[in-house]
Amino acid sequence: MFKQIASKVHEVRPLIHCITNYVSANDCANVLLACGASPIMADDVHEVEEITASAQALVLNLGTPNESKFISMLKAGQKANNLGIPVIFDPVGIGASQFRKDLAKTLLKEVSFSVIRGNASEITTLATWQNHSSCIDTNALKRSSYDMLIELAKNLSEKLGSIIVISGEEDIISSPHITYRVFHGHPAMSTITGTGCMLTSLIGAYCGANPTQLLQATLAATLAMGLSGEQAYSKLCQIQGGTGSMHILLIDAISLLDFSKVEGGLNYELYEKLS
Ligand SMILES: Nc1ncnc2c1ncn2[C@@H]1O[C@H](COP(=O)(O)OP(=O)(O)OP(=O)(O)O)[C@@H](O)[C@H]1O
Ligand SMILES: Cc1ncsc1CCO
Ligand SMILES: [Mg+2]
Repeated sequence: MFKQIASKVHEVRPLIHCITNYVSANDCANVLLACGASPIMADDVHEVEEITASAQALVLNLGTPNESKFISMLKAGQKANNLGIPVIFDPVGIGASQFRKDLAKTLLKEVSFSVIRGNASEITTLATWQNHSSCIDTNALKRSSYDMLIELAKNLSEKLGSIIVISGEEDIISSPHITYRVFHGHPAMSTITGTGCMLTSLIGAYCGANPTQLLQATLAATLAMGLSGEQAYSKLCQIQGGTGSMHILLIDAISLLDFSKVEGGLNYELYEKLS
């Protein structure tokens, strides 16, 4: 199934419209090319609706926000919603400033997102804006922190009607009723900037090419990123490289990934609550 979802990206070559940050924009464009998609970065208000209308997915990334980029995000997001194009949101650093919080709150109100991907701190910040009692299960607080994050992702997904991805050492992918845990990736992935943004773009590509299977596409993209991180790190060790090489090897691995040739199999599971 994951092989099929990944192959579909190469077949469809979906155009992915990214309104994103200037730190990792180039990496995201290269990741999109590497997985078989076609990137277009565009954020001027005069063209975003037209570009979104011709795209198969829209990725909104809050990494380096400003007022005019925000207006563009709103317009593009609403256009995508009207046309039924999946919209993926990366709330980069929303805990860092009141400005980012205000932008994210407005986006969540005005745009409906197919997928929201962030690290644990970003998604926890989003969750605290929702109704506390229904978002954070007090029993979950007594269990491990990952169990707690899973409950939080599930509840947030139900509230917002979006698939929630929490990335990190373990990745959590949750719809309101189905939650997966992915155990791939490597700590070396966080020694380079923008791996989260790259994962969000990859999710955009997989969803754009597989719009009727958004949860499976999001799971496949998360697995693809984790596996690529592992493969990049194993090559990095062979060449005794540093973080610059890790950066390049990660993009190489995404372009070379073949789900049918994954040694050792896929390490993920459907989460089932024990209590
Ligand atoms: N300790 C780790 N072990 C395994 N994989 C990891 C680890 N840390 C990050 N990853 C992987 O790195 C990718 C990015 O996740 P991360 O949570 O670091 O994003 P982020 O914080 O948004 O990054 P950035 O802000 O740099 O874009 C994911 O594929 C995740 O699985
Ligand atoms: C370092 C950085 N600053 C704003 S966006 C970004 C890339 C990681 O999200
Ligand atoms: Mg991030």
